[in-house]
This record gives sequence, C-alpha cells and structure tokens, in this order.
Amino acid sequence: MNSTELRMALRTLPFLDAHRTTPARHIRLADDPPKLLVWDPETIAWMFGADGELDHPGSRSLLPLFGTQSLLWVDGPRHTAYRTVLGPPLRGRRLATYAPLISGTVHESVDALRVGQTVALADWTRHVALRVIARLVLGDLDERADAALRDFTSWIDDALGSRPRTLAHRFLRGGLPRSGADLDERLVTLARSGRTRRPATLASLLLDADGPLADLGTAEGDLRDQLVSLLFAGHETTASAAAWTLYRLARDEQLRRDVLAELDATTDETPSASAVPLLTAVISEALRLAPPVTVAENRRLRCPATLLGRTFPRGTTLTTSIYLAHRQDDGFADPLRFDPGRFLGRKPPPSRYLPFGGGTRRCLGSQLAMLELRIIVSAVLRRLRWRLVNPAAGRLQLRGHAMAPSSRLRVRVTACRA
Ligand code: HEM
Repeated sequence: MNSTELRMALRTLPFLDAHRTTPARHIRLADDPPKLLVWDPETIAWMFGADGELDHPGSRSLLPLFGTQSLLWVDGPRHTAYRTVLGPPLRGRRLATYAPLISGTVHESVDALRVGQTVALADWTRHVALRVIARLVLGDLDERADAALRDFTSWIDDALGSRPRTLAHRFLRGGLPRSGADLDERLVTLARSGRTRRPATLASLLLDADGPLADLGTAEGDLRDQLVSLLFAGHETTASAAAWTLYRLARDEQLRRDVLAELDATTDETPSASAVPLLTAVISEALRLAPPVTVAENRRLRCPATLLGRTFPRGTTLTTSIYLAHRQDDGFADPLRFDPGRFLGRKPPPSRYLPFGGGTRRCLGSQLAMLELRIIVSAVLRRLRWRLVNPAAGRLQLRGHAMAPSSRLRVRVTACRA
C-alpha cells in the first residue's frame, strides 16, 4: 500500500471531500499496475456497459471476512449461476411473497419499543434488518438462530464496529478476522434445516440439487461464504439507509408531517414506491448523500482501454466512488443540501446516481432493500413519535466500507400513535 492509499484508508471522508471538485474526476491511487478511484460519469457508463468483459477482483480488506468463494466477487459461470438462482426471488412478484414476512419482522421490532426508551438508532436498524434478512436466508428464527445471529453481530462488530479497531485489524493483525468454525457450522446447520419452508428460503435455493449451482459442484465452504455474504450485504446496507432516512425525518418536522400525510392516505403496510412518492424521494436522497456502500466492487481491465483521455493497460483496476459521483455540482444542484424534491418526478442517470452500483454486478437486493426501507420507515412513523437525543452525533462516518451513523446517535421514544 502506497502513501496515497494509506491516506485514503486512514482519513477516507476528508480525503474524498478534498477531491470533490477535482476536474479530472478520478484519483490515481497506484501506478504499477494502475489503480484508479473514478467518479467521471462517462467512465462509469462505459464500465457498467462493458461489465461482462471486465474482471471483478474482490475487496482486499473484506475478502478474509466473507471468503474467497463469496458471490460478492466470484466471477464467470459460478457468478452467473448465483444471479440466476437468487435474482428472481429478490424482485417483482416473487419478492412480493416475502412482503408479509418482512412486514411482520419489522413490526415485531417496532412494537417492542416502549415510550420513554432511548435507543441507538443505527444499532436498532441493524437489529431489525439482520432479522429480516436472516428470515429470508435461513427461515424461522428460534433460540438457536437468535444465538447464532448474536455471535454473527459480535463478529461483524469486532471487525467493522470501530474505525480504529478495523484499521488495527487490517494493518497490525494481518487482516479482518474470519468468523470462527463454530459459528460457520451453526449457520450452515440452520440453512440446511430451513429447507422446507414456504416461501422458500434463499439458502434452500442455493442448496437445490436440481438448480444451476448443483452442476458446478458446491463445496461446504462455499455455502458458508454465501451465507455470511448475504447476511452481511443484506443488513448493514439497508440498516444504514434506514437510520439515515429516519434521522433526516426526525430533524425536519415539516418533512415528517408531509410523509405521514402521504402514509395516512394508504392503509398498505408494505406500500409500493408509486403509492408513497415523497417517502421514496426521502429514501433516495438519503441514499445519495450517505450512500451505505461508498465504492462499487472493483473492476479490472482484461485488455488495454482508452479512458479519461489516455490508454490504460490490461490489469488496471477501476473502483467507482459512489460517494463522489453523488456529490457533483453538474449532476445535482447544490449537491451537499438534503433535498428530496430533486427525486420527485425525476430520475438521475445511472452514471450519476448509483447507490446500488450497476452493470452485471448491480446489487441483487436493490428491490428488497427499497421495499424493506419503505416498510421500516412507514412502520416507525405510523406507530411512534421519537426525537433525536443528540442530533450532532449524526455526522457522516464509515463503518468498514459502509456509511452508517455512529452508535452514539440516539433517539428517545416520546409517544406511540397507534
Ligand atoms: C440500501 C441497501 C443496499 C445498498 C445501498 C446496496 C449496495 C450495493 C452495491 C453498491 C453493490 C455493488 C454493485 C456494483 O459493484 O456495481 C451491491 C452488491 C450486492 N448486494 Fe447490495 N445493497 C443494498 C442491499 C442489499 C440487500 C438487502 C441484499 C440482499 C440480498 C444485497 C445483496 C447484494 C449482493 C449479493 C451483491 C453482489 C452482486 C454481484 O456481485 O453480482 N444488497 N450492493
């Protein structure tokens, strides 16, 4: 790692903010082979269009956590097979069959809150989102599952819960810690025991002996890598977005009332985006200013390409900065201002607004995430009143690669509405 990469790793957000208006819209992080952080819209559009011809080397820091077989970075036929198996249930009508399960899980957590209680907002949304994805991946949550999820949370907190600790793992202890064999085994056992549930668990689809993955021969270690990847990617991200959206709504009383008025016009507890355009715009704007995933997966050139005004050799790595793409003056007027109105009746191009990435690696859970976010935010707004205890703690900060509010940011429940 050279000094530029080190500066970026140690002081990521100040480093990125200092480059926000750089006309070149990319930073050269390393030379041989070249490694670029890019937020130039033309280059992003090219990358997503050419994605099938690019390689996708995994994140150096996250690889030890989720394993070499993780669907987050495996390429070729195996990647295609994962998307064939997991894509359809996570969108459209099949996703709708999971809506009651998601809504039930969210309402359980909202109903457990008591007037007078103070909660750490980001920890609470992580708890809710982990239970949702665990039900989808593993099935019903009994005591054994709850215990495994607690250990999963402790492991992720140890790896990513504090920036200094994460950096200490990466630079002093040889990398982020892998989960223990005991937790891995318990997750695999839970995945196997939830195979008969309806609607089918995501794990049961991975294990389907007649599915496309069976032909490729899935080893036991593969299943562990997919389980921890899905549990992680499916909850840290959505939880961050939920926390930022709820934070914004708690800060702006008029906006909260407007969203609530919109919600009062529907009784649906799992509203579609078209039924709640303002709520969807608030979520979209939260995803713009605080994208839970600040960089897309790495892309690597398989042959030389002319980009950004010069030719780069085979082996060049391109990493898209979602954070900086979302903060460009020519993409978003007054880009640092929180303004959901910019998403009402308008849709920015995917090369400028890409919270879920793009191309062949576009987030598999984007529709699930948006549905879940609408359910979480509407459940909280409809059932509770809460106020921020310490709004100043809502500063942007990183938890691993994710942009999540600090655990110090707290809300106090002041009343229940229904
Ligand atoms: C607000 C919530 C979420 C955000 C912002 C988000 C963002 C992203 C981003 C930026 C990528 C990389 C895309 C690229 O490199 O082009 C990604 C990949 C992925 N996400 Fe999400 N994600 C969210 C929720 C979820 C959920 C709920 C799931 C659950 C299934 C999920 C599963 C995945 C998977 C499996 C990939 C890898 C896709 C592949 O490589 O083919 N994500 N996500």
